Amino acid sequence: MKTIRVCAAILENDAGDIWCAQRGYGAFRGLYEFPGGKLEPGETPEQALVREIREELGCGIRVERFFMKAEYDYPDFHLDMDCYLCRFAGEPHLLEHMDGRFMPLDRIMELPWIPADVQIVQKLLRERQTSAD
Ligand SMILES: Nc1nc2c([nH]c(=O)n2[C@H]2C[C@H](O)[C@@H](COP(=O)(O)OP(=O)(O)OP(=O)(O)O)O2)c(=O)[nH]1
Repeated sequence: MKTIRVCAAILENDAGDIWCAQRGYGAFRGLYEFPGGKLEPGETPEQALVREIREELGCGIRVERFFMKAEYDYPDFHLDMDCYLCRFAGEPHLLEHMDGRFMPLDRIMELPWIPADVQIVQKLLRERQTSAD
């Protein structure tokens, strides 16, 4: 099965809320995701992220740190997605998504996420719980 390399930005604000983006097209239309996309040849995940967020949200980002690799077997491909904690540098605009907003972390599980992203939301929740203990 072919592997698709993707990068994704977990965008946090000062309150610790998380940017949730609803896909506007394709097989996962209507489901929530972390903004990002496929790596182009020769790109690092960080470079791809900056390019993708500029295309999708029309603004810059600061990539703060690597968070996790999410892997998932879809029927037609294997997903290999590097996820980074990031901050917006500028105002996001919904150029491709149907919806996009900051939500408190403890409420984002209520949204319908792309299947591969559930593990990311769960790890965010676990880490936030650990740092609160
Ligand atoms: N961007 C993004 N893609 C995700 C996430 N979770 C997940 O399974 N995917 C999958 C959906 C897509 O099959 C693939 C990324 O494709 P994409 O459509 O966002 O990438 P792209 O903009 O480079 O692609 P394209 O539409 O130009 O072909 O990864 C996620 O949180 N963010």
